[in-house]
Amino acid sequence: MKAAILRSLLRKSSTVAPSSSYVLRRGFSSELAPERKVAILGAAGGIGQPLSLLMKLNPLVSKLALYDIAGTPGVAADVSHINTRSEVTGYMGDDQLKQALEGSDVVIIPAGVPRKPGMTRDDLFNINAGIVKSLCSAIGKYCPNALVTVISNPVNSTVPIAAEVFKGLGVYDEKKLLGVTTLDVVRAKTFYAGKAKVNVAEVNVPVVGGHAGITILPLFSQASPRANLSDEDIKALTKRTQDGGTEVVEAKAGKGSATLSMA
Ligand SMILES: NC(=O)c1ccc[n+]([C@@H]2O[C@H](COP(=O)([O-])OP(=O)(O)OC[C@H]3O[C@@H](n4cnc5c(N)ncnc54)[C@H](O)[C@@H]3O)[C@@H](O)[C@H]2O)c1
Ligand SMILES: O=C(O)C[C@H](O)C(=O)O
Repeated sequence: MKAAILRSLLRKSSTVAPSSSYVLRRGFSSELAPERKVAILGAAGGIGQPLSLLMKLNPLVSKLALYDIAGTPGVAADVSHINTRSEVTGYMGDDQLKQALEGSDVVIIPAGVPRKPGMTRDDLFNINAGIVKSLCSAIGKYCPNALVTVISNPVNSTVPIAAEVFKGLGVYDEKKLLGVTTLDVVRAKTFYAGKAKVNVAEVNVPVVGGHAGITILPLFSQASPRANLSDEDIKALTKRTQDGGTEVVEAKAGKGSATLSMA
């Protein structure tokens, strides 16, 4: 997940005055920093580890709960040595999930199985739907007001599953449940900048739709700065953005999917 997006989400859920937020953003002081607990479920995985690092570097986080079914003590020990203000705790296994979640303001879910070459994201459904369902049942019970972001694929299905779980528990808030698809925007910007030969730092490309194949819709006609690209160029850029995940899965040759561009 892009750190900037999470920073903005954390800021939105913050109760500090705008002037205090500004002070925080500039990192001049931590005295006015809000108390915010973030829980990462699947923290020891390929995405979970760099994500834990980013959250530890985020000055808006005061407590960081790292949960996984295996490997969290090591990740928590490692991340906890970073000299930022948040207090890091590792939790492992079902019986520690309640503690990991209680008091959380934001829950990020990268728990689940990644693709191997030749698979589609939908092929992950049988395993990951069950994981997301059980984690969301616990979220609905132990931190029903948290903002929940789902990374586990297929995002097009895991988000509706999460919504149904929360509806069943009577805690659904459409403004507090998000599927993480920032990677499509990141890819669209990078590929557009390369083709249009413009500074990537200045590029903006809106992407709408979902997070699988043709449901990913980069709107290159709305991209800025404007470039004189042919219809063929736009088609090729669209296809490369839609197939970006597969490009990484194939390049990693069985060792998982995107974990770094992701962060
Ligand atoms: N939305 C996106 O943009 C995006 C990008 C990349 C990957 N993904 C998806 O994210 C998921 C994770 O990818 P990864 O590369 O980190 O995989 P990974 O296998 O490296 O890590 C997954 C972690 O989840 C943990 N886990 C499994 N079941 C769990 C449970 N019930 N509770 C808590 N933790 C559990 C595993 O122990 C492991 O540490 C995959 O489904 C992948 O397809 C999504
Ligand atoms: O493609 C995948 O399986 C992982 C992720 O959704 C991605 O877009 O890289």
